[in-house]
Amino acid sequence: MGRIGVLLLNLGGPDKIEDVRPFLYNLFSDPEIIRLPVKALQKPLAWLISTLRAKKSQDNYLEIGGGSPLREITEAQAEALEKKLKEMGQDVKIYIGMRYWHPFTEEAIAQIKNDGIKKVVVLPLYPQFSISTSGSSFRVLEEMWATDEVLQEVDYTLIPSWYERPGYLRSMADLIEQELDKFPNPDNAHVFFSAHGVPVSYVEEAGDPYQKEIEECTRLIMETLGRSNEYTLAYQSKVGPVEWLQPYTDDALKELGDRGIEDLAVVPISFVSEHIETLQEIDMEYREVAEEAGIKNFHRVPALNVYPGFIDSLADLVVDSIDAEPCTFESVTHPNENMKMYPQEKWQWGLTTAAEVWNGRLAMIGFFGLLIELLSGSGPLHMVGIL
Ligand SMILES: C=CC1=C(C)c2cc3[nH]c(cc4nc(cc5[nH]c(cc1n2)c(C)c5CCC(=O)O)C(CCC(=O)O)=C4C)c(C)c3C=C
Ligand SMILES: [Fe+2]
Ligand SMILES: [Fe+2]
Repeated sequence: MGRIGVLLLNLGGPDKIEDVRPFLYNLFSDPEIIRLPVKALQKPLAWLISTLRAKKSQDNYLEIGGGSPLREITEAQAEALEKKLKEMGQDVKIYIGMRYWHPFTEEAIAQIKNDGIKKVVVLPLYPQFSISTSGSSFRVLEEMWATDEVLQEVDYTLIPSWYERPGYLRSMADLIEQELDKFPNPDNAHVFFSAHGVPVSYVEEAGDPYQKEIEECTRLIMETLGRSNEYTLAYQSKVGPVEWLQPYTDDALKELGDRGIEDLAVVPISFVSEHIETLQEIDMEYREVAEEAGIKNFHRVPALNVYPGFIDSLADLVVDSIDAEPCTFESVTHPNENMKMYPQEKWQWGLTTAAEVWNGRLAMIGFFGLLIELLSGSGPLHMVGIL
């Protein structure tokens, strides 16, 4: 076997403030992020939402220094992982493939082909699987493998999720423990897991295992922690008009404040790096909500970043995957009848008429929405919560 490639998948984030709008456009162009029944509408709607959301999003990025730290942290993780795997006697090269910003997944794959890699371990940096995150990146890769003869010569294996790995759980428990021990009375502090939300329809209609994996993950972390602290799980970062997984983080914080909880250790759970939703949303917005609710000591547990125990656990995971039976696209993106990864699949029949009707309706809604929004500065998109 030749040299092995490890492809780290991540979301990507704008490096600088000018990148925010095109980054948002890429994000909203993804059918796994906005699930529309008709493909032709995806790009116009992505353009509309990214243009209208850019200002608010830019303001948030300005509060954390004008860009996302995600690229830098992911590169540091890649370097640490490569070093660890080399120490373990593995001849591997690590690649980074971001879904919505540089270095794009397409760039990583071009490099993998260039380097003549014969086997790739695909490792998403999301501990839990969601259609909207790892699923979306797997779909991009699946399309590349299906259409590229050179890639078809490259063996691959996917790691769908890894939230139950003991080394990951131990690392999370270590960081929580360190934060708890900063409270005068550590046993009294409440552990508050804040997961990134997804729309309820992903779980209930599309069969996304995300909620189940998040719940199981928090339970396992608490078990590993082995302390008697009470804990809560809530979901943050809701975007748009539809219902997302509940309880929402801000509501849960208010409820804990009402119950007289004063010491809170907040744990970001869906992501292993610091990013805008830890540094801005939790550290600034939710901190304010919590303090207004009467929570006096709001401590945020840091993201894993390059925590040594975490890097070691990723290295073990890669080695185990090299040895195991390969896991293919088919088994992850179409595991059973109930999971609907690609929203447009079920619309392929009779597409022309349906597409025409939807095109017409949504174009009208979009056009008038934009007009009202531009004229009044506050229109339907504000009302439904997208902006
Ligand atoms: C596991 C983590 C994540 C899930 C699940 C997820 C789903 C999801 N996200 C949006 C919309 C947006 N996400 C944005 C940024 C963003 N999202 C995640 C992670 C998950 N998203 C991260 C780590 C980041 C930040 C990257 C960075 O710059 O550091 C944004 C842009 C920021 C903003 O304007 O708020 C949007 C929009 C949806 C709709 C969704 C599920 C369907
Ligand atoms: Fe997101
Ligand atoms: Fe957000």
